[in-house]
Amino acid sequence: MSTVIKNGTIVTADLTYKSDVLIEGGKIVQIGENLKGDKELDATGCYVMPGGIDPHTHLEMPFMGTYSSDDFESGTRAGLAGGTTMVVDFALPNQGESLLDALKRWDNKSTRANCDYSFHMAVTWWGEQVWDDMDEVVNKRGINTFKHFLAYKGALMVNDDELFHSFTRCADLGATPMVHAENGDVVAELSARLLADGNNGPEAHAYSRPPQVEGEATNRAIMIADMAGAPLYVVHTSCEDSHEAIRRARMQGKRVWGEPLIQHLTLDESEYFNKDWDHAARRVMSPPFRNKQHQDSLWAGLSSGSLSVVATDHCAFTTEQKRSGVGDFTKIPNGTGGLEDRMPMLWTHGVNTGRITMNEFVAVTSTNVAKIMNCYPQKGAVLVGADADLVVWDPEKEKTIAAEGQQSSIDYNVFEGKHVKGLPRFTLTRGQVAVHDGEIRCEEGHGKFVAREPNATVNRALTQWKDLTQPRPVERSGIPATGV
Ligand SMILES: NC(=O)NCCC(=O)O
Ligand SMILES: [Zn+2]
Repeated sequence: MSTVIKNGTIVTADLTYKSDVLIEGGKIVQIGENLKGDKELDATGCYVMPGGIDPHTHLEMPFMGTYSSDDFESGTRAGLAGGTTMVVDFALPNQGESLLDALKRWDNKSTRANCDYSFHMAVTWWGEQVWDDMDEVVNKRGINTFKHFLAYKGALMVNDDELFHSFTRCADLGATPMVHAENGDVVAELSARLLADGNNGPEAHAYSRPPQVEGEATNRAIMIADMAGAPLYVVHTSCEDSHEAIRRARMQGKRVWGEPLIQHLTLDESEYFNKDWDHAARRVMSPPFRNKQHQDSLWAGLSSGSLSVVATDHCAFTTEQKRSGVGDFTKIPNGTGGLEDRMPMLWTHGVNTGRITMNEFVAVTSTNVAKIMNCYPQKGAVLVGADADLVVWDPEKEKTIAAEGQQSSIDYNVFEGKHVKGLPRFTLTRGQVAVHDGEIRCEEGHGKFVAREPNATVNRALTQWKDLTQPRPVERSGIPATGV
């Protein structure tokens, strides 16, 4: 059974041209004119683009004794509804737990996925077991990225010597470390002071995590990665302070990528000053939303290339779960949703305003992610032989975002009331039509794990350079006698 997408304009990270796309066995088998297939999808007036890849989701994630409410079924369904055809989620070991045991739990959760997925592994503690497991995770389990938290003191946070050891291990294995960069010690200190002064509402969450805590931690992680000889992927870059550190590192030739979230690009800190406690608490995430100057910096980073991808960090807690922090903002579970809205919001606020081009849109939502994660061109491409993960994007289709009728299982949407123009007409996951003109036809369990090889070209180049420039003893002709 073949499918042909007809009369559309293909938009990739570097090309825009009119052509049909023929799909068979879940793959793109031909790109050309006047193609025929058993089934036809009409893309007149639409752009045919690689499906979105969200590099950062936390589906059913344990956090402060509760679990984020979207699981792999509702989360991936939400993604597909918005044009995202792959998610990269995080396996999160408990303190002292082996990485492989944690992975088993994520393997079990993900059997219900509607679209393809991959995993990053989180390093939440350090020891010989973690060091050993990392080899198997990389070389046998198809995971080449490891996330480290510099925030969440007393829970997920790792300290600098653990960071250096883990980054060094990543470098040796050809893997890429990732970092949640906020100074957890300072956040803990500021939080305690704010609470002591009677600041216990959600706005204090933002006060406790000023841009400086992010700038400092980003710069520290970049320097530690450089000393360890590893590239670095900085998750949820939210402010100029962190962006500036990334920009500077990239200009110095360091292999560093920054990932703003759609939430930080389009929502600002005023959300936390809303008089409605629920409204503010639903938007509590780390780092918090920032002011317009920081948002402008992030948009500039996307158009100039100093920031590389746009993610969601989708980690959605219900209003009921958020209410466990009434009277103490530090107990509000951190995280917001965004999977369903990332692509339409970025198109509306990026492409429709001229802040980024259509090709840059494809790069930051899909192709760059696939390249950094080392699954390109299986994913992130409109090329013969690539997986037919595609979105047929209708730039004229409009809607107003509302929790009512959304695919995500939570009871609100942080983008409620925002009008978007640019939505999927069709979303295909490995050739299967999961969204057909607004109708959701996805299939639970269709999603497959995408294994990602280590030693991507950047890792190899960096290793080669580090080998060449590593400290060596100076060869000397004569060594003075010690006098003994
Ligand atoms: N970002 C956030 O607030 N929640 C998800 C966990 C994390 O990435 O920090
Ligand atoms: Zn994080």
